[in-house]
Amino acid sequence: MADFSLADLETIIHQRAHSGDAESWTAKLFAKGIDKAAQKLGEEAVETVIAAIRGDRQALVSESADLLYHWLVVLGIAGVPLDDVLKELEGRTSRSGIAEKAARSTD
Ligand SMILES: N=c1c2ncn([C@@H]3O[C@H](COP(=O)(O)OP(=O)(O)OP(=O)(O)O)[C@@H](O)[C@H]3O)c2ncn1[C@@H]1O[C@H](COP(=O)(O)O)[C@@H](O)[C@H]1O
Repeated sequence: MADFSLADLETIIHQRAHSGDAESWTAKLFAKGIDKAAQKLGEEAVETVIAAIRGDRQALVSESADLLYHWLVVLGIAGVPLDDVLKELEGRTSRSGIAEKAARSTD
C-alpha cells in the first residue's frame, strides 16, 4: 500500500496553487482557470481510456496518475473539497448496504 493518498495530493495542490512559483504547473492551471483545467482533465481521461483499451498497463498507471492529479486540480478550482466526493461515495455505499454486507462477511 502506498504511503500517499489523494488527500495528501489535494493538500499539495492547494499549497502549490497559491505558491506564486512561476515553474509550478498547478499554479499555472489555477491561473488559467476552470476551462483550461477541465480541458486538460478531458485529455488525460482520453489518454487513460486509450491506455486501457491497448492493454498497456504501465501507461494506464501513468495516465491514471495524470488523470487523478488534474481531477483534483479541477475540484480545487471549482472549490469542491475531495471530502465532498468521498462523502457522496460513502452515501452510495451505505444506501446499497454493501458496506454492512462486507463487514458481516469478515465477522
Ligand atoms: N501529480 C502531478 C502531475 N501529474 C501531471 N502533471 C503535469 O501535467 C502537465 C500536463 O501533462 P501533459 O503530458 O499534457 O504535458 P504537456 O503536453 O506539456 O501539456 P500542454 O501544455 O501541451 O497541454 C505536465 O507538465 C505534468 O508535469 C503534474 N504536475 C504536478 N503534479 C503534482 O503536483 C505537485 C506540484 O507540482 P507543481 O505545481 O508543478 O510544483 C507535484 O509535486 C506532484 O505531486
